[in-house]
Parts: sequence; structure tokens; C-alpha cells
Amino acid sequence: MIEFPVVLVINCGSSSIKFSVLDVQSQDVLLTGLADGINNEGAALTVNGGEPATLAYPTYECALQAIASELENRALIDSVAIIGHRIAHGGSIFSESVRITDEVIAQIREVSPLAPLHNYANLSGVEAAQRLFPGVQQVAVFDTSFHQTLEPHAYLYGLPWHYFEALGVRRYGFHGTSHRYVSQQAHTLLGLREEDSGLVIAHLGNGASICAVRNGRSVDTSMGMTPLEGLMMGTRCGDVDFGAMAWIAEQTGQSFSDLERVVNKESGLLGISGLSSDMRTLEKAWHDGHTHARLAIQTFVHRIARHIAGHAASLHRLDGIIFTGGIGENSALIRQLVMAHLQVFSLTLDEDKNALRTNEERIISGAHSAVACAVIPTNEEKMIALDAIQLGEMNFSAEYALS
Ligand SMILES: Nc1ncnc2c1ncn2[C@@H]1O[C@H](COP(=O)(O)OP(=O)(O)O)[C@@H](O)[C@H]1O
Ligand SMILES: CCC(=O)OP(=O)(O)O
Ligand SMILES: [Mg+2]
Repeated sequence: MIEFPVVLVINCGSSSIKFSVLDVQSQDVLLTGLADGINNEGAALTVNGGEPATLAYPTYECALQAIASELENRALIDSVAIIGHRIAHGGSIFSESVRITDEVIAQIREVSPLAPLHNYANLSGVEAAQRLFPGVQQVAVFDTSFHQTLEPHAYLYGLPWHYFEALGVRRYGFHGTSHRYVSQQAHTLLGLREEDSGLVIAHLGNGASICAVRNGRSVDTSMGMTPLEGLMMGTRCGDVDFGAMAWIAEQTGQSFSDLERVVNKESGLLGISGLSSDMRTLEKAWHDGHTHARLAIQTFVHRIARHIAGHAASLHRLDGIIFTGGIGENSALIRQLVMAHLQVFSLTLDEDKNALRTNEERIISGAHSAVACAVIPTNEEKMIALDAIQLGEMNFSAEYALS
């Protein structure tokens, strides 16, 4: 029996692994870190915000090996009772978190072409963790699960029916673990009853999406069958007229896979600014008067405001607009610009609260705002840990069991 069991949460991205170690009983974070530069030069592991340590090889296996060594150095390795993985796409197979088996891995692989930037990396993390932590139960937590409550009118595309029926072409939505956590927190922060509430959540990170949450359930979201639809993002274009893409293909002779690269990796904030996909760099450039950085930010903001207003149409009432994700939590400029763009909702901003540099949840709208606006730092790791604990074959004493 493990005396003080911990959960290891792994979020393998296309070029990074974010990890956290949480105490099973309290869900307090004991250790957190980031291995970045994977599949590139100069891969390094940073633990608890310390100095980056260069990795011998820029692979998932090597990065997870380094993470395992960190756990060993801190006498935590034998306490790992369960591992929770973020998996971006669960398709229509997975409507909730599951224990990982060979069959589950094969099913995840089946839907992976729908989220190629994310799912293959997620699977590399699962397989490396199986080798490094043999015998430890692993759990998959899907971005798509929270959006399984979408009704057909919200998930269907206006395409011929047989594409849905024969090929399963439909909208799924992503960032569900974040939207689920943030909506739960928002009900408490805003003093709402979950069974009669309406929220619009803006998860603004490198990937970005909007979710309409009615009575605690996702009823609409901006990402689609893949994590490309909706908002403009760091390097993804978001909504774009298919006719425009067909015209570009015709004019330039680019293939579908060329254009897939363009819309996923060369577009968005990076594509318009020609400078960076990183909002910190763009904000600095905005203040320096960089014309294309300004255009990129203005387009980003316009798309967010437009999707927030559109998603409100899926609610019976709008109680709150919530900002989260790396940009939503940290960029006072983006929040201010989005709220100013949403004049139609008669929002007012408390500039001091908006400008605060803190990780605390807070309301940032003014006392006379027609709709409350708030910042709630997301905590996908905690949700993944909770799901993992509930599903895991854990060998810890009954007093640790969650109620
Ligand atoms: N202090 C900050 N000010 C403005 N933007 C920030 C700040 N900190 C992080 N960001 C932005 O957050 C984004 C990354 O968000 P994050 O949620 O970590 O992304 P992901 O999980 O999708 O990789 C980047 O564009 C980064 O520039
Ligand atoms: C899969 C959804 C997404 O865009 O994730 P990311 O924000 O981690 O890139
Ligand atoms: Mg993220």
C-alpha cells in the first residue's frame, strides 16, 4: 500500500510536456513543470519555475525519463499511484474519462487524425509513461467530453446528411476540461445556482475557444470537428471561408496538406503579425506601434467578441462572461479590448481590478455592468487528477477515498 499516494498529471503537447504531481487526498500541487523544445533543438526541463535543464534527447521518452528522475530525487517516484493524461480528441467513442487499456489506445489512435497537433503527442506520452511507470494505472481525460451535451443543432454542419451518417462529420469542441472547471468555479464566484444559470467562457491560450454553458452544461462551443474552427489563435486561422481556401489552392497550386500546414501552423496571430504567436511579444509590439501586431490583436479581439455574443444566443440568460487560459488570465489589454468591443451588452470595466497582477479569481466588471465579467485561472490538472483518482485502481486506505 502506498502511504501518501500522488497523482501524476501529464499534458503532452505538440512540442512540450506540462506535468503536475498532486496529493491524492488534498489535490494540493506538490510539483509542477514543463519540458519544452520536444522534436526541436534545445529541449529542456523546468521544474517549479526554476532554471531549465537541457535534455539529452528532444523526445517524449527522454523528457518523461527526466520527469521521472525529478520524482525520484524528491522521493516521490514510489508514491505515484495513478497517472492522468490529457487527451485532446475522444471522437464519438469517449463521452467521459476512461482507464487506459490497449483497446482504449487503439480507439484513441483511430480518432487522432482529427487532432493531429495534439492526439499523437498525447499518445506518445501515454506510451512513454507505460514504459517508465510499469504497472501504474493510467487514465485518459478528454477535451471533448464536456461538450457531449451539445444538441444536434449545435454539432451538425450544414453539409449533406450522409457525411454525418457515414463518416461521422460533426462538431465536437475542445478545452472541455478547462471549460468544465471554470464553469464550476464561476457558479461559486458569481453566486449562481447551477440549475438556472448562463455563462460564456473564453479560454484564450495558444489554442482558444468559447463555450456557452447553460445550467452547468455545454450547449455550444466555437471549435469543431478539429481544433481549428472558431477563434483566431496563435498559429491557427479559426473560421475561414472554404471558398477562400479553394481559391488559394487554385491560384498557388498548393495541396491539401500544404494548406493544412498553413491554417494550423502559419496563420492566426503569427500569420497576420508576421512577428510572433506569443501574446507577450505582440503586446510589446502593439505599444511600440508595430502596425501588423496591432492588426493581429484587433482581429483576434474582434473574433472573440463576435463569438462571445454569438454564444450568448444559446443561453436563456447571460449571467457572466469569464476569461481564462494564458491570455485570458494574464492580458489586461485583451480583456479590456474585448469588453469595449461588446458595447451591445452594456458592460463596464473596473480598470483597477482588471489591471491587478494576481492568480486570484476576481470579478473585473464595474458595479453597474449589465453582465458580470470575471477572470478565473483554469486548472485542467486538478480536473484530470480528480477524474484519475475516481477511476483509478488505487491501493490507498479508505480514509483517502473521495466522498
Ligand atoms: N503575462 C502575459 N501577458 C500576455 N499574454 C500572456 C502572458 N502570459 C502568458 N501569455 C500568453 O498566453 C499564451 C499561452 O497560453 P497557454 O494557455 O499557456 O497556452 P497553451 O496551453 O494553449 O499552450 C501565449 O500567447 C502567451 O503569450
Ligand atoms: C485541442 C484544443 C487546443 O487547442 O489545445 P491547446 O490550447 O493546448 O493547443
Ligand atoms: Mg492549454
